[in-house]
Amino acid sequence: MINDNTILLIDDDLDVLSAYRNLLEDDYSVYVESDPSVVLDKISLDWIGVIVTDVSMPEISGLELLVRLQAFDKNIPVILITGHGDIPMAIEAMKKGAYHFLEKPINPEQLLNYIETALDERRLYIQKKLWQQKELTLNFIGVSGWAKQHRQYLQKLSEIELPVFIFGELGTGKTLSARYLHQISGKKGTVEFIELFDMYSPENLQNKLDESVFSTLVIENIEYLSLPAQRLLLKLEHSQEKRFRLILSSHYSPAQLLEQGKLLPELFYLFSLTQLECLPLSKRLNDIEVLFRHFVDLTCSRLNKKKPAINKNILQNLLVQNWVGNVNQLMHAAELFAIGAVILENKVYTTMIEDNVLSLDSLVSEYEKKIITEILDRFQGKVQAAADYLQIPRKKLYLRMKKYELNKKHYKE
Ligand SMILES: Nc1ncnc2c1ncn2[C@@H]1O[C@H](COP(=O)(O)OP(=O)(O)OP(=O)(O)O)[C@@H](O)[C@H]1O
Repeated sequence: MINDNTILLIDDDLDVLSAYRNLLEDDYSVYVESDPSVVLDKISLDWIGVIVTDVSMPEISGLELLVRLQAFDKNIPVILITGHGDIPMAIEAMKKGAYHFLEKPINPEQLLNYIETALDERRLYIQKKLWQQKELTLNFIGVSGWAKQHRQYLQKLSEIELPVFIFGELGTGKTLSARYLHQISGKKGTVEFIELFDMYSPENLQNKLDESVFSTLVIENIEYLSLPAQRLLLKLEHSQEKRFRLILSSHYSPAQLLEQGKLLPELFYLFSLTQLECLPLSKRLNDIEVLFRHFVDLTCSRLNKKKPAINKNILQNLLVQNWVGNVNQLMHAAELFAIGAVILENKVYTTMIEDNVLSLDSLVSEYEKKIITEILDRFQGKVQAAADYLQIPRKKLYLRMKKYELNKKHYKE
């Protein structure tokens, strides 16, 4: 692999290579290569450098090399040296993503200028990329294949302005994803969240847009955005004056919402290539342990407490739980564990809360009851709406309400 801050020169003519080297080596570290076929083996995705290549080479032309480099990393700066007067070739090179081209005989000063700006831009790009990776790995915890891929998607999407649709079950990280997509994009301005629980009219939306200034707008539970309000959103999205990036989120996928008539077909197509699914913990068991440890650590450092040991039995117990509230629920279990309320004893978590001995199952049930109570309260006792929100059949919700002795009448206004 070639070191960072290096200019990689490619030409099949050794005399030309040596002339370029003489020109550049006072200011830069220079690496010369006469065989274009080995170039990809010499650089990594985080390489900070510039490639200067001749176009006319016998085996692989500079243009072909450019195409291969672009497929590897679209951002690598490639400066092409074309024959004198070969304007069509130069135009084609720029279309294919060349950083710049120079005609022979080259103007040394111009080459040095191009190299300097290309190297600066590449350095900034890699620095930003590494910062994004660090931010995401530290804050969007997960070791599963999904988590890794999700972080990569977020990073890629942060480079462009396209609207994004994030969907997934309760507590799977939709809000966190939207927040980080905004944060790592490095955009000036704030992120505005609109969480919907009831039908939202175009007037409500217009008022909200008029009163706030933001660079990212996140609308959560898009199914409550009325179709006329969705039309307004679409109009804004296509308008020249659009000033924010739009992120929509829902417990339902865009395809489900389209089928239920809750999403305009035009919006569905708008998001067809930028949909991110947040998987429930049951589909990424690998993430449970790291998330649990993370939340225990956070709670202990917040409370300045000694970290309790997390042994194998505890971890096994975590894996067999039904995490209805996903990461949110896991976070609560970790917090309880961190404050010592939950102690493991032969595969059973016990707690001294109010002098009762509670198993982990009881804690999970408590949490489930808490979620259902909150949602019933939010929807004023409307069981169908609450069941839709929780994505469970109405009958199942009734059974749970019976189990926890919850009466819908108590939640009506
Ligand atoms: N991968 C993760 N790493 C660290 N924290 C996470 C992760 N996923 C979720 N969380 C945390 O779990 C909690 C729930 O996540 P979040 O609010 O993003 O979920 P959601 O899908 O938007 O939930 P809801 O459907 O209820 O709106 C938040 O406190 C969030 O910071």
